[in-house]
Amino acid sequence: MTKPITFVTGNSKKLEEVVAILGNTFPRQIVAQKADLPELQGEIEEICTKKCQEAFRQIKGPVLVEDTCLCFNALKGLPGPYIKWFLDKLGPEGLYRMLGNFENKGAEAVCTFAYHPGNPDDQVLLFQGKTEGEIVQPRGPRDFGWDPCFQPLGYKETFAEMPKSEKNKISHRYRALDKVRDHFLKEK
Ligand SMILES: O=c1[nH]c(=O)c2ncn([C@@H]3O[C@H](COP(=O)(O)OP(=O)(O)OP(=O)(O)O)[C@@H](O)[C@H]3O)c2[nH]1
Ligand SMILES: [Mg+2]
Repeated sequence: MTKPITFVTGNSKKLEEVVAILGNTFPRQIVAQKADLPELQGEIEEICTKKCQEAFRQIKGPVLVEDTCLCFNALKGLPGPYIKWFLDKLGPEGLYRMLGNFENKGAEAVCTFAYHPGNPDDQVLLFQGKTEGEIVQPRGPRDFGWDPCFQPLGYKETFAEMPKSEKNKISHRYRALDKVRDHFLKEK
């Protein structure tokens, strides 16, 4: 029988969205495991691959991990994978203020899933989704990260102001999961 896939994350909001987005459209069983995996510095693909290999070392079976970046155009992609630490220290207001001296408030939310099929010789597969937007003065509920200061292109609401169902139709995470889903549907 096909083994379930363990989604390893320390972030319950991510897990909530993954469950909401995949609904019952996913051909494999996914179980969640809470763990704060180490993230080495580097480019996003490298960070995700290492994070996934570490998850495989711990779980010893098929694993899925995810890493989310928020990239400011004016800062040539930074904070990128380091957004968690910028957000922790500065909050959404501080992220907005960081761009105070720049006219270009453009940003990209990038979500990368990494999957290890669970055998020692297997390679890690990556699936990436991006949503373009703008960094704005924070508006909306504060229950998830930088959502209050990210306004997707073509919308008048920030991610935080939108109903969850709306965010989950256009988000970086939705677009990445669409590719993950496609991969597993083809595998069936
Ligand atoms: O407003 C948001 N909307 C989102 O859609 C979203 N996705 C992630 N994040 C935040 O961005 C950082 C990524 O860091 P990150 O990928 O390492 O996540 P994490 O450490 O929380 O969990 P994990 O690495 O255990 O899976 C963390 O601060 C997350 O809270 C988001 N904030
Ligand atoms: Mg993390």
